[in-house]
Amino acid sequence: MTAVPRPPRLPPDELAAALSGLPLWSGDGEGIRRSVELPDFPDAVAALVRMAFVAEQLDHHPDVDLRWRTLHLTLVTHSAGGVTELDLELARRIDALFPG
Ligand SMILES: C[C@H](O)[C@H](O)[C@H]1CNC2=NC(N)=NC(=O)C2=N1
Repeated sequence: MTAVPRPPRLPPDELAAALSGLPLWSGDGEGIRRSVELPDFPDAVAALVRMAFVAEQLDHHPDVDLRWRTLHLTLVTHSAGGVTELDLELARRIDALFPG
């Protein structure tokens, strides 16, 4: 299998600029974070499944902590050791699914 090239870590100024356009997200070069609260636990599981399809499309996957009806998401490009453009793209797609 051919490895997919991963983009480099974003410089801090570019990350800060990107985060100002993603008001539901916060974080730093180690990861960007957002919580998504659903009406109940089954809806939260269903939301995670919807995200799973987006993640597979991008071949980029969120770190997820599911607590009752809230998904706590952290996006980081593990292979790059920090936040990259891929995390921003996944964040935008998650926001399109769950505008908050
Ligand atoms: C082979 C495959 O492209 C890699 O393992 C991908 C899969 N999804 C991933 N997701 C995230 N968040 N970071 C990665 O480094 C990563 N690597």
